[in-house]
Amino acid sequence: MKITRRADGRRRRDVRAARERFHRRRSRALSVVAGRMTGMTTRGAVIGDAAAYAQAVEDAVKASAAYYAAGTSGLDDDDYDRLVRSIAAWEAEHPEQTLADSPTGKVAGGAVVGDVPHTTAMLSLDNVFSPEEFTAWTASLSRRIGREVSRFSVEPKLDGLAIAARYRQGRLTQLVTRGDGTAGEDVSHAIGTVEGLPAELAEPVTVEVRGEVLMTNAQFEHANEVRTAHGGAPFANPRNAAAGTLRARERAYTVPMTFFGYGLLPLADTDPALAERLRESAHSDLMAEAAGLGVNTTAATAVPGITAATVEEVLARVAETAALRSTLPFGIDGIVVKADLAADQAAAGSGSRAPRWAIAFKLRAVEKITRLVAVEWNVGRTGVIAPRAVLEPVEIEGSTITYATLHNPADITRRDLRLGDRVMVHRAGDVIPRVEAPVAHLRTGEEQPIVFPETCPRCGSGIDTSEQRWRCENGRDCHLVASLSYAAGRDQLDIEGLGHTRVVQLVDARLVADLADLFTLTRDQLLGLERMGETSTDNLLTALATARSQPLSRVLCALGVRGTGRSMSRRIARHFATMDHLRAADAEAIRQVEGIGAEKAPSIVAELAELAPLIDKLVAAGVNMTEPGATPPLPRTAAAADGNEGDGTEGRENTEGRESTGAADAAAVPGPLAGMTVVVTGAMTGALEKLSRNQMNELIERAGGRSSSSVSGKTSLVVAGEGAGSKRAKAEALGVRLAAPDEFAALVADLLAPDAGARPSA
Ligand SMILES: NC(=O)c1ccc[n+]([C@@H]2O[C@H](COP(=O)([O-])OP(=O)(O)OC[C@H]3O[C@@H](n4cnc5c(N)ncnc54)[C@H](O)[C@@H]3O)[C@@H](O)[C@H]2O)c1
Ligand SMILES: [Zn+2]
Repeated sequence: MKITRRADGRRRRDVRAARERFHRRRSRALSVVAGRMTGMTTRGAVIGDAAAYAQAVEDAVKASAAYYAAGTSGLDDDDYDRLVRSIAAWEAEHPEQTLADSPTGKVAGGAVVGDVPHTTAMLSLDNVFSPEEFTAWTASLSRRIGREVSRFSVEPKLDGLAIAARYRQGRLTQLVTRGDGTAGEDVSHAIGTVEGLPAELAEPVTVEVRGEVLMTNAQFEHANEVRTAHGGAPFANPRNAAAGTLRARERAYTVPMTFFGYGLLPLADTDPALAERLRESAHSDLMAEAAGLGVNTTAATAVPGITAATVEEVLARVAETAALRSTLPFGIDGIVVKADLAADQAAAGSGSRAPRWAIAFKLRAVEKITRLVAVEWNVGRTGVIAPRAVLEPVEIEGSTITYATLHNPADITRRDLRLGDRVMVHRAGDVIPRVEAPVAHLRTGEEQPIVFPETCPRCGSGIDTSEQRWRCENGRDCHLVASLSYAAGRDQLDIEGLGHTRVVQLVDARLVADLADLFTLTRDQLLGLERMGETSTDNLLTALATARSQPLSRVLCALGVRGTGRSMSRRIARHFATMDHLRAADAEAIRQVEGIGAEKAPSIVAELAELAPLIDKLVAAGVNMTEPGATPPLPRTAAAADGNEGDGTEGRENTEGRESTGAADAAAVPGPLAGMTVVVTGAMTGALEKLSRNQMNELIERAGGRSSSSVSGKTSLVVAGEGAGSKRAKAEALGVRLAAPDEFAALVADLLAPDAGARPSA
């Protein structure tokens, strides 16, 4: 019945599998903590029996203790709040079974103690989550005090931890945490590290200033930098960082924090007249007085405390504050609304956990704990190689988050992130979600290091790591290098001597800016390059000349039209026979090609339109744009009259069963393999020895057959070379005809003549 999700100890290479596991785990957890965020309302949850209740209490106390101590709970606030609501719901139904250590009704859930007594109880706040709940709260407050509340004060709810700062004769003498509300812990060692809490007030008064200690975003970044530089684990978020830092006694370093005051009250030895004035002052007046004494308050922020006369005004301010939240340099998790007048506060009184005259209007959580599943490295337009976290999906502020920014490799190192880590993810407003830090104590030992790329993931060149943001050494040309290298590859234009290094050289020398530029390279230009002698230059020029007459299918493939790989490029080329016919085709015409569905067709049309200038340039450079042996399709009406099932999709989408190819295709390639589906497996020998699998497939198609990679009942022939395994076995089992490489070579001998592939055979 544990709420804590445990790592299942497996490496998560497969994002989808991880997500599925997550959903299973998630639903298990929610069977106990069934509360759900709907709009801004956290509903209660259902605990089934006394054992589940006891477990829930134990989990909550444990989480609370971790949260307030080191600031490292395994639960995020949403999960914790749901848990406590489920506990409260059970207790309402079974008051006689309420356990003594239940967190309900207690400051800090009863998980914190202290030995420095507070003069006035230092309480928590009750919550509302919606305008309706807020309106209901004001109504009950009015009923309680017997009159309407004439003035509210409205302030941001700062997301740090409460502290009492005691000043005697104007000097800061003691800092005390909230503790259990009646007594706190002395943290005076932190005096001097908290900005906004002056060592001396403007007047020599004896007072207690209460407020929130937090880290601004900048302070948090700084603290984590310093901390990791000292070998410590980074804090998960600013709140944790403030909590951990405030309580740490002996550290080799100090990191600054910030204080915002929201209370001013007398101490036991305060001058009686001042004490009485403070007790009788409105909250808003006390805040002005605190600011006058030199204490930092929200007055100096973009969301200063204000007073409001009506519920509507309060709600307007709540909305305003919520809208500004993501732009603030510090975290807030809600808006605190207080009855401003001392008389109203006194009449309302306080409960054991919270005052009745104040309420926290909670905003939706912007931080959730989830799992880091993988890290992707994406090369941007400028060649910057940026890591991106792939997360188990998590809902924050109503959006499902699956990716988050990781900034740069140094940042990953600094945060000591590992694959499989539970991480705190932050997303406020429209800001790109970011991974804060791993929740280190939730580690199982199964986490894996994040592997940094050694070469550019797009083009394979070196990486410039001299700056925090890594960059492909090719910078903006990265994309060009990758696409040219691909185009020159064996299965595309097969340009011998134009390897990756050579491409980089050409791009660096600004000799080529696109694929077509390759074909206009001159001998002098090439000779001018380093390590390019006469022989290599001539060889490259020859290879380029040969490449010019590659079949259309390979040109198409070299262009890298999205959604069309090698075999699809061949099918398209075979179907349209010429680039002109292909370019004249609309989506409907392209759908006639086997394997191209309704989705792909328009995108191919669009891609071709985009590539038009490059294609024109290639044509101008003399690059072949026809497919040897293929004839263009008949006009569509004629094909239909032929009784061709041109509109049926079944045969087309299924690469195995081509019962109804276009009439043009069938007529175009009579060949020795006409109508046959051929699978090649094992190592080719003899005349076929030098052919790659792709070239074998091309050969099959030139011979009128269709190539396939898997054996089925529809396979007509399996060419089985040395080392053929399961495919041969399957062919034998299905009674499919088998041929050795030599037999097959004899079958297609006419097409094996040197250069047969590069020249139209008709
Ligand atoms: N993740 C966990 O495991 C875990 C465990 C325990 C508690 N929590 C979280 O802590 C919260 C409860 O903590 P809490 O008891 O400190 O209460 P709280 O943070 O919800 O509200 C009370 C506190 O608000 C702060 N505050 C900020 N601005 C204020 C202002 N203008 N006026 C008055 N007070 C202001 C004060 O510190 C005050 O003590 C819940 O949101 C809960 O989710 C989380
Ligand atoms: Zn690159």
